[in-house]
Amino acid sequence: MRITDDQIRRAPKVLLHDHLDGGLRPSTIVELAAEQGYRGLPPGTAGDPGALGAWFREAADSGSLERYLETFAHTVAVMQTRDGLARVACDAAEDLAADGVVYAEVRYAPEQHLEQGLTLDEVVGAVNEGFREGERRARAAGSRIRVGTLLTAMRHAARSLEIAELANRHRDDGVVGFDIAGAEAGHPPTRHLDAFEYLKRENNHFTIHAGEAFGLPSIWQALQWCGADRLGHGVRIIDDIKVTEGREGGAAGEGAELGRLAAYVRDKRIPLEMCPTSNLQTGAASSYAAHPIGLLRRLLFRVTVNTDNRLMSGTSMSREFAHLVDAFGYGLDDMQWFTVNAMKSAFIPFGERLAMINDVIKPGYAELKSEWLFADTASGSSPDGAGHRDEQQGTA
Ligand SMILES: O=c1[nH]cnc2c1ncn2[C@@H]1O[C@H](CO)[C@@H](O)[C@H]1O
Ligand SMILES: [Zn+2]
Repeated sequence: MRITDDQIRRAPKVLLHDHLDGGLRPSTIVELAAEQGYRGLPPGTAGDPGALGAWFREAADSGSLERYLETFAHTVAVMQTRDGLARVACDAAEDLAADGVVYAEVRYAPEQHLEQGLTLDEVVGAVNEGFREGERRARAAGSRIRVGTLLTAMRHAARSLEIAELANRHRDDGVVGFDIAGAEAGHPPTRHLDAFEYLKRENNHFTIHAGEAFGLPSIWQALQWCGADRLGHGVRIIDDIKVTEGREGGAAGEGAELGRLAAYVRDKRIPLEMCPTSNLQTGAASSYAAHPIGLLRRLLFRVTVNTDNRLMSGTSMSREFAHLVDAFGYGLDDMQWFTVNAMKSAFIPFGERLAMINDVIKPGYAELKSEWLFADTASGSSPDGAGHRDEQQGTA
């Protein structure tokens, strides 16, 4: 039996790849645009959150990363003030918590929020304040979430060292790492080596968007030249994997031949931040069923499930999991495996990651997995729960 959408939502989830400026509520954009006098929203959407949400999903559904990124002009436009930034961050924490996310790393590019005179440090302060408020509101509403941020530098720009220094300055104040994003083709990560080398000298953490719109060379550079701790997307790693038999898999991944780079990624347990719906929209994958995450999970790469941009993709962590459940028949054990992978790969201290895994994630899944024991026997449904138990088998 398929796990239910309600179980998926209640299951504890961990999110490592989510853009703050890609996750606004359409209603918040409409309100902030009216408050701030922003007149640039697409025709017919300024007073209509439903139409605006649909516009983002359609405009982002272009098959090209460059076109997809153009839609961010409208979200970034209303994130130029302290209040705007704090409001968006607060909403994000509440929305993620309501969706069952217990830990999230949300990223944004401070350099894109300076148009109305805020300094880089003020931008970080406003976002942090919003997240703390959102965490409080979530707690008041009965759910628990912790949010850390990643500061992104735009790969076509030249401020990466400055943003890396900003991330380092705020590392004890909610910023847990650094990222590079933006159009991939023509903007290799090696242009930002000084930023990465600085962060390594500071013993700090970073991830790099790589292997999304551009192939293996981008992944190779991100890992071997830049030293990334994780890969944003990394889907093109499948270009270095050859399926040799009908059925690949097994603990060591028999039935597939890994090239040197793919073997390195798996051997070193490099976390892959996969974002299935986003990849369908930008053309990095053709369908959920054909998404490389299925193969990579079977080959036991350190794969994680993420949203990327909840607004542009009209998605949530629960929706991403629901698509994967439908495409690959995943159950709660698979969800737990992805979630533990993500928590192991987070940028917060080891002790906190471990406590999250042992005291929040595992008990949460244990609770869900035991529900069949208490199923309503009076309704005539079988109390032995055989169908459910079958699903629970396999490794976590
Ligand atoms: O999937 C993606 N690939 C590359 N860049 C992205 C993606 N999603 C968002 N951004 C870029 O990251 C900036 C900071 O959050 C966004 O403004 C957008 O330009
Ligand atoms: Zn991204």
